[in-house]
Amino acid sequence: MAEMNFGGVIETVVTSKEFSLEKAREVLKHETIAVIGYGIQGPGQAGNLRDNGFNVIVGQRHGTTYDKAVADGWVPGETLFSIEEAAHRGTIVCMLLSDAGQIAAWPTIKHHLTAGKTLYYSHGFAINWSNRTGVVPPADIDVILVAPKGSGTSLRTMFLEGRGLNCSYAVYQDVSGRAEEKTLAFGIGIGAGYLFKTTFEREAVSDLTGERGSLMGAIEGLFEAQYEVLRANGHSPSEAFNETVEELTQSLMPLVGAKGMDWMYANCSTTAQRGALDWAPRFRDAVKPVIEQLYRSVKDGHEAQVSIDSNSKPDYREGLNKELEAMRNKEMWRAGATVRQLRPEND
Ligand SMILES: NC(=O)c1ccc[n+]([C@@H]2O[C@H](COP(=O)([O-])OP(=O)(O)OC[C@H]3O[C@@H](n4cnc5c(N)ncnc54)[C@H](O)[C@@H]3O)[C@@H](O)[C@H]2O)c1
Ligand SMILES: CC(C)(O)[C@@H](O)C(=O)O
Ligand SMILES: [Mg+2]
Ligand SMILES: [Mg+2]
Repeated sequence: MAEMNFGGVIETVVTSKEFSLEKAREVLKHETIAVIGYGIQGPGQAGNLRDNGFNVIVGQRHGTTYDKAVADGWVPGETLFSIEEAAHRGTIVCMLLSDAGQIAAWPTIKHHLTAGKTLYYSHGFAINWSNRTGVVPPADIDVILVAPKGSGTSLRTMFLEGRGLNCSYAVYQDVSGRAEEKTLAFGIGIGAGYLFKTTFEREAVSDLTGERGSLMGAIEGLFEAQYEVLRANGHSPSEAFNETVEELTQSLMPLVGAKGMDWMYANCSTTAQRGALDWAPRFRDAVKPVIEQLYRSVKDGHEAQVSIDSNSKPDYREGLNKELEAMRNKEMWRAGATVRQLRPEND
């Protein structure tokens, strides 16, 4: 574990320097890791663990994602099973079904969580909102969490590029006395860049806030607002898209990612710097009440309930796909598709 200074606050983090892959393999050498669910996180985590030399099996219901698992080299009857069979065979049972799917599958899974096994999550959702999910783990198993801070797709691609995605980790129940060691070994195994400590509650609340806020919901809302104002004032779609999205993703955000916001500002004109420095606090003050409202809605369980209700419907996938299609068909994102085509590297 390394003590690091995060903007003046000392936190403990773990990297492969403190916890090597060899040590992780040693810690988990007698375990059968059953990855239940092969949607977004499932392929990322199962693939990275397999490539890192762990003993992994996958449990997935039949359908397109089962077929994807076969295409990815998981062998039916050897390393690919039904959800129930994988939960039975696994000693570490990884709940990587959708959060609503975990509720539906819980009655099946819980019978296979016999004494000494480990229940693993990548989200605090099921446990933190157990009054809504009905998930209460048996008292004689370890319950642990490693939550990648990004898409499972990025977890896999970054691993293949020799990079690592940051993850938080937490222990909810430590029966074996080895729960933390197993958690860290798992995190290194799935290719974490570094691991920072949290609790199931803090992970659940921060994660739902982040994705509804600046990571996804707020950013789309901001893009739409600016694009609409530019278009309403006679700017062309290409101009509005470039000034709203393309320049941000292609030119400016990579600078923020590399060396921080002041570095990006410093690489723009003094005109841009002056205006952005003046307007940033106005945006902060306008948006903060919405973020506070969002945080309350997450913390009191309302957001979790909305997700459970909507994603438990039998046709939830069709509904979500329709909403994504509507987003794709907005003028702004259709303009974006043309802009992407015009990137010389896409020739
Ligand atoms: N998507 C991400 O990149 C990401 C990132 C960090 C954490 N997480 C967490 O990881 C977990 C898995 O998320 P995901 O996005 O990979 O899941 P997902 O939405 O892609 O679903 C995974 C699989 O669950 C199956 N499923 C859904 N409902 C089911 C049901 N009722 N019965 C049986 N199977 C069912 C689907 O077939 C799908 O293949 C969640 O706890 C999520 O919050 C996800
Ligand atoms: C990738 C995200 C947004 O960080 C994750 O939290 C999710 O739910 O998919
Ligand atoms: Mg999330
Ligand atoms: Mg997240």
